[in-house]
Amino acid sequence: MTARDRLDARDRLDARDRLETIFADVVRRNPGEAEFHQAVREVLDSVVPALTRHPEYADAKIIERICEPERQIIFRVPWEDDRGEVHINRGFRVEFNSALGPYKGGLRFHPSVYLGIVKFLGFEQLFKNALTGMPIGGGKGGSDFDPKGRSDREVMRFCQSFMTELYRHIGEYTDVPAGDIGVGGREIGYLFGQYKRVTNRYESGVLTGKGLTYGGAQVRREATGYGTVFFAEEMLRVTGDSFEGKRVVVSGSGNVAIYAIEKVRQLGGTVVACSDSSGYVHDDKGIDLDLLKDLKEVRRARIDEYVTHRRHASFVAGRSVWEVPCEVALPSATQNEIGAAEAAALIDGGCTIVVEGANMPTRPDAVRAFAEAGVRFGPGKAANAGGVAASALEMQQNASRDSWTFAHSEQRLREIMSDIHARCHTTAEEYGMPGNYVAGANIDGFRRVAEAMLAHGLI
Ligand SMILES: NC(=O)C1=CN([C@@H]2O[C@H](COP(=O)(O)OP(=O)(O)OC[C@H]3O[C@@H](n4cnc5c(N)ncnc54)[C@H](OP(=O)(O)O)[C@@H]3O)[C@@H](O)[C@H]2O)C=CC1
Ligand SMILES: O=C(O)CCC(=O)C(=O)O
Repeated sequence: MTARDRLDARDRLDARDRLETIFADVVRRNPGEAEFHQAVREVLDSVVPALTRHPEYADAKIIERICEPERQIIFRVPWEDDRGEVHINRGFRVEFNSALGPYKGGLRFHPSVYLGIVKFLGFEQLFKNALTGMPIGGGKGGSDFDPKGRSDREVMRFCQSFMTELYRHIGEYTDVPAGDIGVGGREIGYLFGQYKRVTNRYESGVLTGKGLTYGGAQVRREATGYGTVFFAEEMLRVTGDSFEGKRVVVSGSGNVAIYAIEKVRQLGGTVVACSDSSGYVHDDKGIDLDLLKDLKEVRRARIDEYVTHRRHASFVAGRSVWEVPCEVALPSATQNEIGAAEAAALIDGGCTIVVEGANMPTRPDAVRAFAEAGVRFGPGKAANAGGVAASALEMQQNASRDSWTFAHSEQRLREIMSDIHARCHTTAEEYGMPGNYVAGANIDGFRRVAEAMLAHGLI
């Protein structure tokens, strides 16, 4: 060990001690927010080498500032159902960090939503957005409203009430929400309509994921799923491999899952299973995408209906889709869906690569199990960045009153995903951890935010 190595090792120990103190403080200041703690822990564990090389980050307390959202907004959302009964939900917007641009990130409508989920998503979003190389900061929002089983008019009334409060906090140059779980094109339409009404402004760039008839962009709907598969394709390419002939399992059957399945099929793979929160369908001939789109995008049906149209397929209630053997796994439903047991099932089933379409779907123990088993792992904040990148392209088109073709937009998305992959790959090598995409993504995203924060002074 050289003197320089010894110095580095000591600096790393110092940095680790400092990070333990910072993490303990995050837990104390954000009690009970387990998902947020988990997301912070992962980033802190990764950035030790960057802190060692950049003592100026510690002097400016960059980590401490990054872990504290710039603004947290919580509000009441009263609305009336079709029978005239009044309901009260809670709305959130966490404006995490605007060092790189206006806050940018989706809205989630799901009964599990509380401040800790919104904070974890906002924190992830910050580094993800940095990785795109585009001028967007990090934010996230949502509500504990459950759109499942609600009529269109109920969803409309909820969205109108939600926006009647949210509108005063957002704007093209301030904070630009989009969709996430439970918020798709229908909800964005209602939210945009209400924003226009209460502000008396046609501000196209205030929301992304809009319909193509009123300022939406080609490929935004497909972007997260397609982007995840492009990222996986790049990972496969590094080892001279491709999707051709691969058996693939995708969890979920929402926006991200559907378009991941579409792109896998276009690249020669076969998706043999997908799921929703009731269970999974296994179709050895390959998931019938037209049927899935009709069930989920048009009729908002449950996944078990799939097997009434495809008799050879099976529906398995209440079990994990990860028990279906595959070579490639694309978790695209929700956070923490792969724990140690699911990871063991994937490894036993011959899986060699896991790429996250969802945000933080893999628990830390599962990430460790994959590393030990030699399963390659693409973290969501890099792999699913295609959605927010396409949102930034939508903002760009809105600002220039332009509208690009599908082919051009998809080509831009492919280039962006390829750049993100290269950045993660190169950064991991630069820091002596080749193949570690978690480290590569966290360090590169962190450095970009840290440099901008240093440049802005103490704010
Ligand atoms: N939409 C986007 O552009 C982006 C989304 N993401 C992430 O991708 C993931 C999926 O989002 P998206 O496809 O947009 O959402 P959707 O609402 O369109 O679909 C979500 C899917 O996941 C399933 N799901 C949700 N929660 C659970 C749960 N607790 N247990 C089991 N299944 C569940 C849903 O099943 P059910 O209908 O039964 O609830 C549904 O099939 C999320 O982690 C999101 O944060 C990341 C980047 C961008
Ligand atoms: O398109 C966006 O602004 C945000 C997408 C999103 O919520 C995410 O990347 O998790």
